[in-house]
Amino acid sequence: MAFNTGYVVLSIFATIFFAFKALTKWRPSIHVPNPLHVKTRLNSMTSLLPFHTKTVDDEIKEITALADCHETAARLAELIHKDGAGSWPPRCNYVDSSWPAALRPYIDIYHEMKALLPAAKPSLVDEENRVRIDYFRARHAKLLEDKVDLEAVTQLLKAAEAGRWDAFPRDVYNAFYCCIAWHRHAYRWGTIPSVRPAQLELSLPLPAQLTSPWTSLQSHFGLNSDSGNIMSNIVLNFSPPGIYQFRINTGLPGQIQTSEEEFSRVLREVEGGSIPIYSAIIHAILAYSRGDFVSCLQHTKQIAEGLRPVLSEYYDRVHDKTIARSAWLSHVQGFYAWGMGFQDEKTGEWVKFDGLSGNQVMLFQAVDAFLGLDVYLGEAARMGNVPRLQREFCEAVGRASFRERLGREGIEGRIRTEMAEIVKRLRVFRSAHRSRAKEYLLVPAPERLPMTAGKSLLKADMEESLEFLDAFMVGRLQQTV
Ligand code: HEM
Repeated sequence: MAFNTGYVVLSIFATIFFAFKALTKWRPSIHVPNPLHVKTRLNSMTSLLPFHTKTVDDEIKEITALADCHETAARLAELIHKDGAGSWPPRCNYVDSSWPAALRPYIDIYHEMKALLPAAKPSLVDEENRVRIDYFRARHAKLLEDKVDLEAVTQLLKAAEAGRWDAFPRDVYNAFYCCIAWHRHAYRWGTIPSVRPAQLELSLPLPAQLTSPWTSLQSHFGLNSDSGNIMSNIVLNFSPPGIYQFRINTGLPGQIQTSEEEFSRVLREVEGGSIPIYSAIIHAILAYSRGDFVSCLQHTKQIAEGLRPVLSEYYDRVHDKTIARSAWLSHVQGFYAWGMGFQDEKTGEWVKFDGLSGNQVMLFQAVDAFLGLDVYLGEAARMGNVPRLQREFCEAVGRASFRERLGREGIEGRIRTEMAEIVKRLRVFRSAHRSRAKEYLLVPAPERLPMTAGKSLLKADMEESLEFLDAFMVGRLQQTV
């Protein structure tokens, strides 16, 4: 922990507080009925701000002010400042006129291609689907070749790599990342629903206008997958007032379109609404490290309480009425898969990339780390799909996890109880998710082979595949203790 002005101020507050406590009979109440309505938070630099009036901006200012006090705050502040373009969920700028001219053709081409991608009812004849995919890809490639000045795009990306964010503002950079991710997934599938001939492709050369920017963007975010991820394709796919941008199912019936949009919205709201939880994690860790267990208890309670509204986004929307089961598997999930790779020239091994999965959402990784649980994702999946600054934040939280060191009695015992409450909420989510996921995955999709976006092609039969998928979910449920 760095020693600095912020920390000195905190220490002075702490000393005054404990001196007051020692000189008087007064003890802070730890029977707080609802920590989200605590009027003042003890021992925090902005403790005079009522918690319930805090805006995301207040939270971010507070996290930034704590950056010198603990590496968890430093990592989160860096994540928000850089990848978030100063906010969370990250800011994205979709105003065409503020995009540098060299990038605008990508938006124009999206508008030209978007209606060609989806099919209301996919053909079950492989040859017909092959023709459709080839036509889409040929037209897409031609437009990219004709309209994109790759040299100018490269110069802009180089400016960003050199830190010249005046030439390529971060909020535009984020929007561009999402735009390229859309183009790549559209090109990868050529038609949505994803169909067998595309699923059976092991690798696919993509046009240079989609590979060269992607390499640069992925390197910037510290990722190595050919596929997009939850940030690139979903969380960033909204303009600041929450307007959904790049669509998969343009022109298809309303229910398909709203199912697609609502699915994205759940993931965006879960991640976007998690700042108070991240902030409480940092405060709990800070309080524990300075031995202030009363404050640590309050902040741990806030994590448990904070999970309720955030997870409600999932409970309230991931059901047939909002995200139609008849639409999701074929029209939504297929687009987010990747399931291809390349042969490594050195080792001769086949490297394959899966696509998007809710397992990439940072909230779950951060809370698991706070509880001291093992990391869910394997190394390759993390390096491919979880941006570096998110990995670093969660790793810092994991290093600071103090659950194992807590005593069993007194306030420490009560912190343990609050942690058990967090575990309980995660377990409820995980078992609900297990049964809801099955309902979505069991819908027939005769145009394709069994596949999830997050785990690519599965066993030939969906029942068998479900057993394989269920093993991940049951395993995680059992580890959540
Ligand atoms: C209906 C849509 C969904 C289906 C069918 C589904 C399916 C699955 C499956 C099969 C797994 C286990 C394999 C893997 O790790 O990829 C999984 C994991 C996971 N999913 Fe989903 N998912 C859906 C939506 C979501 C949403 C909206 C969220 C978050 C808000 C989410 C969060 C997670 C998490 C955190 C994991 C990792 C395991 C765990 O922590 O329990 N999923 N999902």
